[in-house]
Amino acid sequence: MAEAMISGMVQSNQVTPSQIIVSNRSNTNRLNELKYKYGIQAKKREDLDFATIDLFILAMKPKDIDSVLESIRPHLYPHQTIISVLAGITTSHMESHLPDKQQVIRVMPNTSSMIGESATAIAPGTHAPKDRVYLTKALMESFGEAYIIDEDQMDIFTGIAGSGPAYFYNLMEHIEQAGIEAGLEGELARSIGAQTILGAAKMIQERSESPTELRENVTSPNGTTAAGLEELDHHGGGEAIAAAVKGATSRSKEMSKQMKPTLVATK
Ligand SMILES: NC(=O)C1=CN([C@@H]2O[C@H](COP(=O)(O)OP(=O)(O)OC[C@H]3O[C@@H](n4cnc5c(N)ncnc54)[C@H](OP(=O)(O)O)[C@@H]3O)[C@@H](O)[C@H]2O)C=CC1
Ligand SMILES: O=C(O)[C@@H]1CCC=N1
Repeated sequence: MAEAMISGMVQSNQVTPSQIIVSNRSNTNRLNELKYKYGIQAKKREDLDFATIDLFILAMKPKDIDSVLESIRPHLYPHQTIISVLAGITTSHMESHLPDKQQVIRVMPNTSSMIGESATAIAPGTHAPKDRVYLTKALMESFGEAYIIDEDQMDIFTGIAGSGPAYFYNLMEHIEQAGIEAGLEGELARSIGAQTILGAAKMIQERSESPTELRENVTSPNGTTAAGLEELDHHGGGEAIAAAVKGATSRSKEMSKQMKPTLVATK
C-alpha cells in the first residue's frame, strides 16, 4: 500500500520525490528498489532524523502498530502528525500509545492510488488541527479522490472502498473466464471487460442518472440484458456483493475491538 501511495504522489507532481523518505523494518533491498524507482529517499529506521519529518505515514500490518508507536514515541515532537493507513486501528488506540495531544489522523486509501485513482477516507483524531487535516486531504488528493468522514464511518468505508478493488478484480476474473470459455482470446476478453467496467463507472460519475436509471436504460424489454440480469438475480449476484461489503466492514470492526486502547503514561 505504501508503494501505491508513493507512486500516486510522485506521478501527481504535487509532491517532490525528495520530500518523501521511505523506511521499513528490515528489507533493505525493497528500500533501494523504491528509492531508484521513484527518486525518493530511503533510510534505515536507525538513520531517520525525526526532527526533519513533518508527517509520518504508517503503513505496516495492523498487528505491528503497538510496537511501532512505542518505538517512535520517545522521538516525536508535538507539531508532528501521525497518519495511519492501517485497517481497523482507531485514532484513540493510537493516541493511547503516543505522547499527550499528539496529532493523529486515520486514512483509508486503496491500491488504485498507484495510478491516481484512489477513493481515500480521512478521519481526524482528537488533537489533529484543521490545517493538518486539510494538508492531509491535499496529500491524499494527489492520488485520487479524498473524503473527510467521521471515524465511526471508517469500517463501512473500508468495506466499500479499501477492500472494494478486490471485488471488481474478482468480477473481472469471472468475466474474463466466461469470455475465454465462449472462445475469446484471454487478452481480448480482459480488455473488453475492463473497458466495460470503466465506462459504467464513468457514466455514474459524469451523468446525473442514478445507477438504477442507468441499469434500466441498458435493459431492453425481453432483450439480452434482461436475460443476463435474471441470471444474476437467480444466482444471488446483488446479495453476494452486499454480503461482501458487510463481511469486510464487520472484519474492520472486529479488528478495532481486538486492539482496545491501552492507557499508558504520557511524557
Ligand atoms: N493492501 C491494501 O489494499 C490496503 C492496505 N491497507 C493497510 O495498509 C497496511 C499495509 O498493508 P500492505 O501494504 O498490504 O502490507 P505489506 O506487508 O505489503 O507491507 C507492510 C510494510 O510494513 C513494513 N513494516 C513492518 N513492520 C515495520 C516496522 N516496525 N517499522 C517500519 N516498517 C515496518 C514492512 O517492512 P519489512 O518488509 O521490512 O518488514 C513492509 O514494508 C495494512 O495495515 C493494511 O490494513 C489500507 C488500505 C488498503
Ligand atoms: O485486506 C485488508 O485488510 C486491507 C485493508 C483494506 C484493503 N486491504
